[in-house]
Amino acid sequence: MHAIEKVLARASGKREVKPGEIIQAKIDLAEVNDLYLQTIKSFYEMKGTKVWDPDKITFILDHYAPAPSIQAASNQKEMREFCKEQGIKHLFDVNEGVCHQVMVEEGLVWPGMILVATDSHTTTHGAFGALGTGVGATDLATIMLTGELWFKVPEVIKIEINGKLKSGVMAKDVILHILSKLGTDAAVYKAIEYTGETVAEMSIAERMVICNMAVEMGAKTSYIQPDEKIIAYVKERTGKTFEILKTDDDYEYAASYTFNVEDLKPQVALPHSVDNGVDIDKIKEVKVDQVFIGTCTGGRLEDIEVAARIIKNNKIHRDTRLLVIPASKEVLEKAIEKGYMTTLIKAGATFTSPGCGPCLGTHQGLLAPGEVCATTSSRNFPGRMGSTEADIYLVSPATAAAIAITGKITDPRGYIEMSGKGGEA
Ligand SMILES: CC(C)[C@H](C(=O)O)[C@@H](O)C(=O)O
Ligand code: SF4
Repeated sequence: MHAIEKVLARASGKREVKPGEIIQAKIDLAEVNDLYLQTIKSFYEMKGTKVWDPDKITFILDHYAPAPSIQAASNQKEMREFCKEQGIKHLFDVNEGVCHQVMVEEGLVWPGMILVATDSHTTTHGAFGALGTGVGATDLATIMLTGELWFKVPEVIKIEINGKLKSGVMAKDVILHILSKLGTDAAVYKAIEYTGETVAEMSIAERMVICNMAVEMGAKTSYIQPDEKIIAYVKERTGKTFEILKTDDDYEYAASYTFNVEDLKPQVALPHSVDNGVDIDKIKEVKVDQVFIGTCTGGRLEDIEVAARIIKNNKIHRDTRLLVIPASKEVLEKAIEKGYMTTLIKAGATFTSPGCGPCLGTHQGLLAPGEVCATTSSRNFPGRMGSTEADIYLVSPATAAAIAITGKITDPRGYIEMSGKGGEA
């Protein structure tokens, strides 16, 4: 069996499971974000009174934080009240940060667990050997009632990544490249396992980026075999005991792909699809109105560090705005301590509190019709960050920083000597 199958087998009380089989699994953590008040409504519609286990449910107010509308404020208010009423202690209120970062920092993610959330990018937690997946409100409400959810055991695709990344090339470039080759439907209802020497060298934050964007290929979940780096990080954050499960040697993958990223150039995903990635040097001059550095794929400490190192004593181009939103309060605190925020603010960056920010197009810096944005986020569909007539280019934090200086799509190589291997998550 694959390690993911072993996780599902254990959670459903079976010795063995096979791809395609429908099982009923016990859930270790159910997570609801502030877009999903419907979860509470569905819980009551299903005649729920008391949640199955208040310690295994978490609410996080991150997508509309702080509330940009009366509706959002009211939804958040109801969520706070529900948590109080149900004895749910894990309520992460506005300013704590983006769910996929906060859960990890709070020690709520560990190898071999099953985490289900009302957010598609929950695949992020494959970086820790956890089975993370996104669902809608009624499925989540079912977990709140019973502690269980049905799964179809997914087939697993192996993506092996080899080669040392060149200076100025980051995990975001790697995943945009893979997406440009495999497309957005390469892994529909399958799991993606990342392996190979590049992955082994990647920091925790970088692994989270490639696992996060597995869902952009349709993946149900993702997986990286936990190594010492992961085990040490998790042990520091959680008192949980966990067992590292391993894939059997004779496991047969549904498909295998190998990428050599030794000579990979910085990538840019052109509007309006995440699999529109091209080498940055193929792009003719594109002027950029807004640069956004933040989110669950570009707002971690090492991302902000890279941006600060590139921007240094430069000023943001006068025709460009730079928005910086750290992925969490912890990231923000560290970025302040290390002086990165001061560097960026002195250069002219606009900074708002941790959360999803303009990634979802709801607040904190939307785009006007005809505007162009370069962003470290993960989606560039029309209307994603404001007007449907705006153009969104997906880039790495290094590329975003270089663009902020010049006001146009710019290759970050030459602006910085970086190893491509970062530090903390
Ligand atoms: C909650 C939801 C609207 C959403 C998701 O499911 O991923 C959001 O986080 C996104 O990135 O599109
Ligand atoms: S930062 Fe963006 S991609 Fe990540 S959870 Fe928030 S809205 Fe989704």
